[in-house]
Amino acid sequence: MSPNIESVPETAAVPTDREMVRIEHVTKQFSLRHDHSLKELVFSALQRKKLADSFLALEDVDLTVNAGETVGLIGFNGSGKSTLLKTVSGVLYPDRGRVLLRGRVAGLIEVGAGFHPDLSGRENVYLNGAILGMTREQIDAKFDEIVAFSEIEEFIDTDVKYFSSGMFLRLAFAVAVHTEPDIFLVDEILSVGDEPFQRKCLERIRELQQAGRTMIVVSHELEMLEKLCTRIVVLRKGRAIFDGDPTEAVATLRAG
Ligand SMILES: Nc1ncnc2c1ncn2[C@@H]1O[C@H](COP(=O)(O)OP(=O)(O)OP(=O)(O)O)[C@@H](O)[C@H]1O
Repeated sequence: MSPNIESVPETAAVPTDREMVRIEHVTKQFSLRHDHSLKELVFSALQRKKLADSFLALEDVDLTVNAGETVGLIGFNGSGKSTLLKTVSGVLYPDRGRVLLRGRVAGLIEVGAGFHPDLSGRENVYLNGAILGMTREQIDAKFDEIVAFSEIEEFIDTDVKYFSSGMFLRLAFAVAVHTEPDIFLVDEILSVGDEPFQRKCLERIRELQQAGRTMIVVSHELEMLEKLCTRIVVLRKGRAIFDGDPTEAVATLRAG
């Protein structure tokens, strides 16, 4: 069950007319590497059909996110949500089109990305903070706050390879929210943490929202997103098929 949250505030702290993210005609294709069975090869040869060796994960996606907006990305499994978020974060480059950003992007794209298993929680806070653009002094100043937010004080000097997935998420989320990015990207924060931590993450997201931060959030928790977001984009098979009112977006997805 998803924790209850209030609906998005009527007025955001920052006017929403300044573009922070512009995704222009983004297309992303992946190569498929598979070992075809002899049967598949024989059939494809007999039918003179070539077996697919690439997959279009995103197709001509156009999307703008303004300052102070919280934009949700929803869609069924494999519709391209994480791929789109990764093109915004710079983890993936589009094959066609481009992504323009104003300011620094950070967030939780893949839990644990940028964490090293053989380093302790403490060392990983410094490593991850540096990857997200913080100086050592900035991390020093925020360190206690980050650890307190994560609530894993006892384990902070343990190697993260011994962390449970929830502990990993806690520390990763704590570092990410304390880097104060201009554009905050969040992919499925609610899938790993327990309910009290989910509630805490949502509270933090609402604080960032009220401070006028810009966010893109991916989740399958449709009711939570409907309340949290100012706008929702629906992806279907790599295409943006709806962009607008959250309630209508959820209805569009549910209608199939
Ligand atoms: N590195 C990769 N190599 C090959 N295919 C990939 C790669 N990353 C993603 N894909 C494929 O691209 C498609 C879109 O994946 P993506 O993770 O963006 O979907 P999603 O909407 O986030 O799905 P989910 O709801 O399951 O998390 C999927 O079919 C996936 O298998």
